[in-house]
Amino acid sequence: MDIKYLKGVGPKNAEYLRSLGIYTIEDIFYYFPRDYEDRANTKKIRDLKDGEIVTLIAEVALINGTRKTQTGKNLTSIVFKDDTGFITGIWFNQPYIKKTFKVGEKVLLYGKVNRRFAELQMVDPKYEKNFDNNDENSVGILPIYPLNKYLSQKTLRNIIKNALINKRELLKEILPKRILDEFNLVDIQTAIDNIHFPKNKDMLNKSIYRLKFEELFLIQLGLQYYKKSINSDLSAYNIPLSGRLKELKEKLPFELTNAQSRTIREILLDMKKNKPMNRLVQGDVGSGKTVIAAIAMFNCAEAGYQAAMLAPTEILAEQHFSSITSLLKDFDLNIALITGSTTKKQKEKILTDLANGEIDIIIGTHALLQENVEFKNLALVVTDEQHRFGVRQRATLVSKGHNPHVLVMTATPIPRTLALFMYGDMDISIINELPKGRQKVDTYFVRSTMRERVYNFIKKEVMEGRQAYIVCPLVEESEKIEAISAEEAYDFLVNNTFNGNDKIVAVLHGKMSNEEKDFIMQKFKEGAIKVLVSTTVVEVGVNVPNATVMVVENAERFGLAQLHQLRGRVGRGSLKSYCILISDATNKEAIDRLTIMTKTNDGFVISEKDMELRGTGELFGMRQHGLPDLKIADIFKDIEILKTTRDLARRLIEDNMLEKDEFEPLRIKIESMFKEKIDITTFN
Ligand SMILES: Nc1ncnc2c1ncn2[C@@H]1O[C@H](COP(=O)(O)OP(=O)(O)OP(=O)(O)O)[C@@H](O)[C@H]1O
Repeated sequence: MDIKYLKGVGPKNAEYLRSLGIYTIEDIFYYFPRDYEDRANTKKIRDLKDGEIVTLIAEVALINGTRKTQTGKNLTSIVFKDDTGFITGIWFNQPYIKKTFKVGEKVLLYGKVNRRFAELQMVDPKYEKNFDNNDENSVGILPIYPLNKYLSQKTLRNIIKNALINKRELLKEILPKRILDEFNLVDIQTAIDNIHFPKNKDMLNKSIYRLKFEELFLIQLGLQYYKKSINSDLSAYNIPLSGRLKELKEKLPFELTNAQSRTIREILLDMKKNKPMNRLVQGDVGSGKTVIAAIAMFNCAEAGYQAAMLAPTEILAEQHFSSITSLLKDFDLNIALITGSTTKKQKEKILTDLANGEIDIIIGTHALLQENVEFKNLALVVTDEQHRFGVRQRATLVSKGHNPHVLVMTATPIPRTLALFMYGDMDISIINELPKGRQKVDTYFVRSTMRERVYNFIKKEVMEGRQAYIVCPLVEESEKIEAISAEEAYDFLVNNTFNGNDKIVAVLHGKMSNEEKDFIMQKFKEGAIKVLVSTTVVEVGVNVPNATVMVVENAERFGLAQLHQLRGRVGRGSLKSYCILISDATNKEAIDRLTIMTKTNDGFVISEKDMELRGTGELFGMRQHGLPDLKIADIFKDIEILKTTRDLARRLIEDNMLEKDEFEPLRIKIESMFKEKIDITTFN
């Protein structure tokens, strides 16, 4: 029901409420306080103790003027009294305060008490004027709402109170009684009453618990409900273990790590079932995910089915194609590559061969998603670096097969809590082990005055046969003074560091044609180019184990996850490697971020920190995944509730409980929450 139908909300307030994202009366119930002030125990001035936080009801006794302190601040003081004593309110640099009070008026003060010599003071107390002893809003545990400048706390409190009294019937319980009982949850009306105007701390806590529970539960239930409606009677390709897996393992150029073997085992077992696999493989940078994709695709092809792998960039598609071809070279499989650069003629042949089943494995970019790409029997879809793909794109590829198995690989480590949350019942494998012989990448954070020394260090490594990356942010013309562009870095290297030798240094940037980029990348891989100066084109997945130095210019412009990805381009073999972050940043957040990089090489730790700094929503685009924002729960702090609700959701879905009458309100709620079903379905 539109907020304007609430008694006492005129057109102006309705507009202000809309500016806070409150459109309906239901919204207002769910507009939760960001904090509370405990004013439950008002005290007399005589009983105040130094350091305690209290609520007082007092009268304005004396309005002193404003004076300058020794440190140059404006200090305004006002004396308040009750029938037991006096206390002075002090405000810094708010001279207008003295005009807000009138001698003799009653106010409510809330703040921390200081005893200075014989005088009691409160610095910058919160206050409420026109105070009436009977005003329930003002005594007790008071809600503090997130507000903008249009509405006062008091007005909003009154509006909410009003809604709770006059429109309570709009608050309907959606959780069935048996769930309330089983988990000891308070009913919805009690919860909403107490989240806004808590009777006491205990009721507040119970209400918070109930609302967090509801929030996380609805999301988990929604995810699983839709997954089931898609997956329930899907029969998938039942792919047996190939008799040649052992031979393949023996022919690999390295021994698999335990984590790789475990992940492969999990994948092969999934593909043997007649339910489509739905697995996320998370491996830190350089942990060796490509070989896992290769083995899964091999097993699929050996059974006579087709497998496809989707890569986010052309450079990566080519790299995967060449690594996978080389890993599987002793087996008679037809492996193809399709990208934007594939010629028309080649493409025609590929399309025909795919459609009639000649091609066993195809690796490609977005070109794979085009409508005219058809498969004979696509049974496995692998996508690399999922965050680069819109969920819809992945769905497009999946739809080219008949319930194919899906394997999603990501190098962006997602903390387990978030994975639990975002992927509902997706199975997760974690490669938490790097191949043997890898050394920690030494990471330094330096100022730009060190640039020349850093470049000389690159020269030293190049002399020893190694290679280096220098990554520069993309800079606009107008930002030139602050940031060094790739071209400038290139000029400096060629002219100063390498005394005019322009053969071994190259620039790579997004504006170049694909051929140019490929040509340079190829030369770098072969080792002819020693130093690659680039914009972030190298960010994801590039594998050149001979590279030992990664320099990031204006490093403050990159997010933590991105810096970790960039650093992951070195230290990919057994050679000692270095990452040098150059930045003149002065703001604390940027310095914190760069310092974290110097302290840890662990992608999981880094992504947790990243989330602390930036918040989960922004990092993983919750909305992009079709997930609603969280209003009250916190996926880190509320991990226990998350697990409980996830298990409950699973159980209810498995037992088809949502079909029952008592669950109908819940089902309707979920259906309205997850209107865009496609975003959920693509996780299958
Ligand atoms: N078990 C292993 N032992 C030794 N080397 C390995 C092993 N597995 C993979 N490698 C090598 O490690 C390097 C990194 O592997 P790969 O390119 O698959 O990493 P990745 O997980 O895709 O990393 P990123 O996400 O950073 O691209 C490659 O050169 C690969 O040949």
